Amino acid sequence: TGSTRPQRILRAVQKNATRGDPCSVVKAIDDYCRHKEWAMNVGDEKGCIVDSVVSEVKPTAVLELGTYCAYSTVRIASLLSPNAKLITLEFNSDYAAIAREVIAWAGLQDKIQLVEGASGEWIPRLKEEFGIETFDLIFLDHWKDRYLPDTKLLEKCGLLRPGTVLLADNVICPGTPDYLDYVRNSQQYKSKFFKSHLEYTQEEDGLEKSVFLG
Ligand SMILES: O=C(NC/C=C/[C@H]1O[C@@H](Sc2ccncc2)[C@H](O)[C@@H]1O)c1cc([N+](=O)[O-])cc(O)c1O
Ligand SMILES: [Mg+2]
Repeated sequence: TGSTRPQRILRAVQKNATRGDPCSVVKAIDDYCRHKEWAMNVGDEKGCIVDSVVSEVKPTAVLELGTYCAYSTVRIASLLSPNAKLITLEFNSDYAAIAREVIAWAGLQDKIQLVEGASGEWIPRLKEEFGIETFDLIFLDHWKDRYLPDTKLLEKCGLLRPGTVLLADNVICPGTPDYLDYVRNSQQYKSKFFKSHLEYTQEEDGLEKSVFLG
């Protein structure tokens, strides 16, 4: 029984990144996934767009849907202000275990709350369990057919406020057509597409930034 891809990514972080240095963790994952084996991290090109949105929004409450190996979790959390918090939901316990190790290596445990479970089950519990009022920024990068139902669930649970930014990965590849149609045609959102490429490839992809108008 060999290692899994997430285990190999964690090993690359432990080998090449400096403990407590989030940027070196991000770089170690990008180097490994570009040169050794592809993995579904948002990656460096789209990651720069994520960085610019985080810097513009200056969020104090962030929700990430889909942790995987915590690449975007660490990238986003490294840009947050001292009192800001990021909650990340992960369904797969093997991925969650690796993600916790990557987050620890980056020294960001105090900013990040990793919740093991499905978004559909946990979104209705976030206010009560974590004292969340509304989120300032939501990063969607989990199962592509969950983007739309989870967005509607976030609305229903009162977790969005006028100005909340939803940033969605992979709106071109693999694609999230129903979500894109919704945020681009709903009067409740102001949506903007950021053209980019699928991580570590030349394939077309992009991020959709949608501001909830209330
Ligand atoms: O499929 C993709 N992402 C799905 C990601 C899913 C992640 O989120 C949870 S699912 C979940 C469910 C419910 N709640 C929380 C997490 C999975 O356990 C995984 O950690 C993907 C695929 C490609 N690609 O090129 O094929 C590129 C990408 O950037 C991608 O993000
Ligand atoms: Mg993705």
